Amino acid sequence: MEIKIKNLTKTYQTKQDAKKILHQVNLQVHHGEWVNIIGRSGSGKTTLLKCIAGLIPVDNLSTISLGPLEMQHATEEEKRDFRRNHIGFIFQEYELFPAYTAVQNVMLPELPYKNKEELSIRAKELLETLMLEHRIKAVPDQLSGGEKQRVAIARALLNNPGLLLCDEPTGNLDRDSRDQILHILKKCQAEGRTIVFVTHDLEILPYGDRVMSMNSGKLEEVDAEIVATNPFP
Ligand SMILES: Nc1ncnc2c1ncn2[C@@H]1O[C@H](COP(=O)(O)OP(=O)(O)OP(=O)(O)O)[C@@H](O)[C@H]1O
Repeated sequence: MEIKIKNLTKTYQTKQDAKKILHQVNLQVHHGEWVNIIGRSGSGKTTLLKCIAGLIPVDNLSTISLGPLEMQHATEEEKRDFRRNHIGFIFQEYELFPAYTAVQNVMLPELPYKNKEELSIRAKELLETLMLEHRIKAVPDQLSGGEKQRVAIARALLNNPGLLLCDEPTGNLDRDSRDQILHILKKCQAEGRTIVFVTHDLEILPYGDRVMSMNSGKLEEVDAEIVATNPFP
């Protein structure tokens, strides 16, 4: 899925004041590309992901398009449907429901919309491809961090999305689990999915095609090799 962002400005209104967090961000991500986004804590990376997903309103004159969807012309319902069908989210904290098993966690978001048996078959298939066939009945507390993140990836892939938005998905993992997750995401990219990946971990950068740096709400492309030696000048 291609992403085109032009002139994106985002201001958070609070009761006391208005905080401008993103400043005229421009970004084009090609279909099947993996773009990493780095930057200091609080610089606006998560806010950018939320804007891309249409989860929060953006300021006037900002435009974001995801494939055929022009966000500024879409209704909330159209954005919600588009998210459900075309975007997979993967977070640092996994965001699994503690009372449900792995397979139930994968199925849950789609239960209101689809046939339960078909969903269960698809969820089990995904868990198998992520080498979790022996853990489908485990609840999150019984899973390691890497296993939890693989369950979360299976959930993100349930609708076969063209775009994966990843917010520090390896931030809580040890090196081996991190590398396993990165290889899985690399495979997702090889299947034609577009990936936007927020990270503090510079060792991840070689997995992506390009690096963008967020600096106080301004986004610019940077050279991965230079970043490796001087991350946040
Ligand atoms: N709903 C909100 N209302 C007001 N301010 C907000 C809101 N959400 C985030 N902010 C502020 O926007 C700024 C950017 O936050 P954001 O979460 O996008 O940063 P980040 O680069 O992802 O940080 P981190 O790397 O720590 O996750 C921060 O100053 C934060 O306090």
